[in-house]
Amino acid sequence: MSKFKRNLITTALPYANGPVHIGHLAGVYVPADIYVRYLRKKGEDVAFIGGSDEHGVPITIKAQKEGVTPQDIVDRYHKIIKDSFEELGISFDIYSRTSSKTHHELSSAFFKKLYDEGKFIEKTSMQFYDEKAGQFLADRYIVGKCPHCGNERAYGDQCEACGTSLNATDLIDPVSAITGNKPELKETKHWYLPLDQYEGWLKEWILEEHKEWKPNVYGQCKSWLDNGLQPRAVTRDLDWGVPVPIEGAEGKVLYVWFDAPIGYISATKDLTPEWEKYWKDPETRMIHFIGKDNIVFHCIIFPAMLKADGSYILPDNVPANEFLNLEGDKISTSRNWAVWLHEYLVEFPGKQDVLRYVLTANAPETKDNDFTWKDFQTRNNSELVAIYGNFINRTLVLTQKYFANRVPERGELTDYDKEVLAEIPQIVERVEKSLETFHFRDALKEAMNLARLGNKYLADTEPWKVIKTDEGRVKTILNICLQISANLSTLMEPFMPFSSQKLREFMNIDVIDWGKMGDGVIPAGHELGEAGLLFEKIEDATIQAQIDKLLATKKANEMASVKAAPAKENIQYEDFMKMDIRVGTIIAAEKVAKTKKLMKLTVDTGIDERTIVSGIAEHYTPEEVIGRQVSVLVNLEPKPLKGIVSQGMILMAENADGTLSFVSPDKEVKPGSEVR
Ligand SMILES: Nc1ncnc2c1ncn2[C@@H]1O[C@H](COP(=O)(O)OP(=O)(O)OP(=O)(O)O)[C@@H](O)[C@H]1O
Ligand SMILES: [Zn+2]
Repeated sequence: MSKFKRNLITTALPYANGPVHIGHLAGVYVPADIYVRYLRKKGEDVAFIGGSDEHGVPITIKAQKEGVTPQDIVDRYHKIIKDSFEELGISFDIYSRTSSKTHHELSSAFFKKLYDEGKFIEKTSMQFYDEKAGQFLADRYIVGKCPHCGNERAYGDQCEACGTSLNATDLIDPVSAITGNKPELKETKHWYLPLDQYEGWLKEWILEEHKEWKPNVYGQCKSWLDNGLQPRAVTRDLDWGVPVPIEGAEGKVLYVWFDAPIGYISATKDLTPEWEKYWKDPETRMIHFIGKDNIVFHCIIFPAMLKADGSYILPDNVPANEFLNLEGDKISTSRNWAVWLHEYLVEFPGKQDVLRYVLTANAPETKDNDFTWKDFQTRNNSELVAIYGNFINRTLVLTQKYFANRVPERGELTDYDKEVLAEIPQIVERVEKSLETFHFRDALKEAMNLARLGNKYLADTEPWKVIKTDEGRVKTILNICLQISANLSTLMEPFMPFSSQKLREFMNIDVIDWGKMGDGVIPAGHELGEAGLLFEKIEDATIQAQIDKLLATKKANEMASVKAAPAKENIQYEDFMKMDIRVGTIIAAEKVAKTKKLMKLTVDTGIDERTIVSGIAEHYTPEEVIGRQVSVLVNLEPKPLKGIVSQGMILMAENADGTLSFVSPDKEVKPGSEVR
């Protein structure tokens, strides 16, 4: 870090077609915030940049579906995302948006400069056009079958099932996502960044000069570079985005992945008039925090754009994370399979740090990881509450009880005391080392070791017993515990800023400088504040409610994905008329003994009173059905079922989830009325 004067920390711009979920947080925003808070504590100059990515096809599609404008969509989600980040303590210096005036001007000028300098190639090609909609079908406007995995709903730019990036013309049987029509190919002109020309330079810069990048990032770059780079179109035929600022490009906008990373620059420009210092001075260290699907854009395409311009610095590191899954399934905005940050903040008020803790302790740093609510509960109850919270609580309560809430004077130190105190700077050092190499899980684990150390020290020294015989010794013990507690308030701050603030209030202390951590941070005689609980136990019922919510989503998704069974072959009217269907009234009902599904019904069919055995016992109780009018096939050949002869069949509608419901007349009719 030493050769740099300042830090420019960017986070992937969340796409403004939905709120932020725990995957985004674990992959990008929580680690970035930890890193930034740490740098600030070390006294570094930092600009922490965020903002919403507000262009691109998914936003226009969503707007069309809802019958609103794309601007309405991005306004809605920009606000939800910005507010929820703030409440979680993601401490951006600016949270901007790519629909801003600054961004339109800057990204437009960026393109124009490269265009004027001849850095693009111009190409006409055949692209899909929807005659009925009167527009070209860029990216997600076109869907079809993936040539790699057979997924029927692959998009024109990517198959989400197998992750392959595609060209629209690769799709099998493509259709327009707007009208469902079969599109035609039509000629259109676009500008391409000739990535192939940057290949040699990129190989040198990444594969030789940045061997220290995380293996997952380095590996993905290497595979892209080894496969050879192709010119990449940086414009699209769309009307939502930054217009292409040259003649003959009417109706075209910049490709969303061309303008989005420039959003980091325009956000910095909105933050400070000295933005060029952050972007153009080689003494700035730039770090991009992103998830794995953004690696190619931040390690290859954006650097090539910056290089083409020539006046910008390049990232020093891109510590991309792998993906977080939820209860065994890929998190998905469109399938609503997510824990949404804005909902969490309402459902778990005051528990921001619990989420920050769990997402860091379980971060997908080297491989995809799974978030489960059970793990969330366990980490809260047996780590935050039982270790950190418990240590703080015992220390503060005992000090209040024995020493009138004042830090007691220390006596002579035992070897054990000295060892424990000597551990503090060592733990701090290990935390620093992990943070500086983007190992946030290890850093948090190490920070928790300080709380573990305190807990163990208390358990070993047992001040609650010693107090009966040696008050002087207890003074020393609690003095040491209070030193550890005060250190924890600083060491934990990058990870869990809210509880650190709370702890400082409990102890009535100011922020302790990062560099001052160690023994002697809190003087004897200092009066503590009013103690409370740092963390609270989370009950089973709370967790079950969250699990139930996910189960409901799963069920809704299953229902939505079920297609109606295909139509049967045609029959003649006479075939239909052979069936004698009547309205009957159920007059008695009981479950058939030793079966789960069967119910024995007595039905008044208008013709007679008869017994019918029906497989409805899992869907209705006998009490519920008595008195109901139902449709009965009365001329079905009688058949014994579990020793009872069933004389006919009750018609049931079977829902996609397998539940059954009666087909009943919508007003009462006389039993025996014919159904046809
Ligand atoms: N499940 C996840 N785990 C880790 N990182 C993620 C996850 N989902 C998204 N990210 C990262 O969060 C950042 C912002 O994501 P973006 O808004 O582009 O959403 P996305 O990838 O389209 O997600 P979704 O499809 O769930 O909306 C990106 O860098 C992305 O890689
Ligand atoms: Zn596929």
